[in-house]
Amino acid sequence: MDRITEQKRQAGEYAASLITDGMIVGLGTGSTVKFFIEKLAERINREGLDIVGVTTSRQTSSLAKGWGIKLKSVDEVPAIDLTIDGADEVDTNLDGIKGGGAALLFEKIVALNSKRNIWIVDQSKYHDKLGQFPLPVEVVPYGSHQLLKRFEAADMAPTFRRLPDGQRLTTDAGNYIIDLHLAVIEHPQALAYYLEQTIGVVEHGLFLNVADAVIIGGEKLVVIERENIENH
Ligand SMILES: O=C(CO)[C@H](O)[C@H](O)COP(=O)(O)O
Repeated sequence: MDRITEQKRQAGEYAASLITDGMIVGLGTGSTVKFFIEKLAERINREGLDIVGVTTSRQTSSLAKGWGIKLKSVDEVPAIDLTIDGADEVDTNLDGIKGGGAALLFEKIVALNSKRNIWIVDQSKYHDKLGQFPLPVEVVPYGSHQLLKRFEAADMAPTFRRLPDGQRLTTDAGNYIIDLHLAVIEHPQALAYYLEQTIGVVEHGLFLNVADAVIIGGEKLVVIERENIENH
């Protein structure tokens, strides 16, 4: 296992130790979450925990079902106690970019219906400012080429997310993803507002003020709580 994968494993497995009997748990998407789900399934079987999972993608649904985890949709539960999800980039304010796995829309819906959100990441994703990771924007297919041109005119270096065969990727909700190659995002709130006002944009991958804590894998596991960071 390479260093990054090992850090993902550490963060994911530690997150599984935070789940307690009776919880309704949001299950994020991605390779780090896979470690979390595997460890959680192990605990459910060994300790007989009564856990209901709420998934954020078809990929996670099939993974969790494969491990025998009980699932409900976000509309079938009163609220989600805790969501564990990955992230593509996290800054020192615990704001983040998500959507590298194209699940940003359902991830945001699950996150906003969760009492608490914890992200699990490897060290390479923790930066002073966001933007190194291209910002995913989920868009309605109709008019998406016009939207791409609009982002081009705004110097956002947009590209359609494509599958290896060159076809445009379609999300679980049937939309396209446009990735914005911004290099650095100086004003995340303003950018989020601009995207939210843009017709045709369904959702964007800026998750601001969402994570309550971030677990960073590494030789020494680091847990950063939002309530402990300055200017919170
Ligand atoms: O936002 C996501 C999916 O839409 C993932 O959480 C993010 O891409 C991190 O993935 P990984 O754990 O595989 O690095």
